[in-house]
Amino acid sequence: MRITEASIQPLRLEMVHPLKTASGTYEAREGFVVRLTDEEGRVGQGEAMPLKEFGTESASECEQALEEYLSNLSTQKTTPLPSGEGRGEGTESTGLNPCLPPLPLGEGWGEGLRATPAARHAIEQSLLDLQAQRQGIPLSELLSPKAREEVQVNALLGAQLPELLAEEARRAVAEGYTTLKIKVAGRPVREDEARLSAVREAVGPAIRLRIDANGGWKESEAILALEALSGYGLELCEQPVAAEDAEALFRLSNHARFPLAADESLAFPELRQVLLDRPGTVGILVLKPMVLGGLLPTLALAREAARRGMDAYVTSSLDGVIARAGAAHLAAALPSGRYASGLGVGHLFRNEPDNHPFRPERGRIAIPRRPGLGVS
Ligand SMILES: O=C(O)CCC(=O)c1ccccc1C(=O)O
Ligand SMILES: [Mg+2]
Repeated sequence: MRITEASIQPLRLEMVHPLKTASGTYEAREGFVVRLTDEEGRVGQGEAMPLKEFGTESASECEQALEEYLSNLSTQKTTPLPSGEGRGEGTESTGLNPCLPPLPLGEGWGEGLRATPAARHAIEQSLLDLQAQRQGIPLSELLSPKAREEVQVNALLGAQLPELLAEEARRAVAEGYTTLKIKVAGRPVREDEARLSAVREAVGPAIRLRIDANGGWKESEAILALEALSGYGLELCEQPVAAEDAEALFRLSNHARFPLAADESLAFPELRQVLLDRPGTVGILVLKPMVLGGLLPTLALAREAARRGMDAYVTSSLDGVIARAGAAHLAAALPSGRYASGLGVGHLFRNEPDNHPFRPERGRIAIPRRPGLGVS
């Protein structure tokens, strides 16, 4: 594959309402769209939407890394595969669909972009989009021959007050969502209890409710909160305590009466290994491809987790359509589809394009059967 043209376009996503989490309030997101054109005129797209508080580079560091990488593209050894290559080498190292010709992303690709995961995500995604188009298959199938054709998606509820939150939950369920996610912590536990109680009351027992504390509890608070909230039939809690405190996460898992999931902790490579080495404690990983440096490293982590008996699901990091599209293809290719993906965030953005194929319908995204990413 030869790249004949490359562009970087800034992308700013304004939130309709500021989204409050225990780790901060989001009002707008700033990132970039990368477009690569191959010698036959196909265009591959990738998005970088850095989230510094989750361990990625800043927007300016990201832009610099993208510019540097793309300006060197003609001399890189990253995309030189001529079309019509034989099968075999190259696929094993990336763990991709073994029936396919090797990717232009051989072993060691992207090492130079390790410190800038969002930039790495964008470039890798645009190359994967091109490669899947060249092979005439959806990106999900490039990632796994066993990819599912649709993914379940959770609704992310943003309201603070119990009555408003219950109303939002009712609306999401009426739209067809069966998994709802609620941000907790950063307020007295009894307030979160009132919020969850109102939601459970509103939606009934069959809807899955997951909570996300974004590391906002101290261990002692988390013990009390998880106990107080255990009567509401919760599916799981993301990141109850600070990202760095893997030991507290282990101790809490032994206490908690419902599963805990690690999210922010996965931004630390050494903690990823610690969590993988002690499966059965935190049984679920929340995978953000933007934070983990791309779709391929994220898939590799999910496969490693599955080998150790852990489950995993994909979420966006409040990304634009292109990154969410990539994440949806990835979610379809994960070893397990048991947990809904966190990709239902489009309605939170003011400038969300309408009518793109990755808008969830009745709580699910049907992966487009078109070659590549499927975003025009
Ligand atoms: O999971 C979702 O529904 C949306 C993703 C989400 O909640 C999120 C978005 C940006 C930053 C952090 C998080 C998070 O899961 O903690
Ligand atoms: Mg989370």
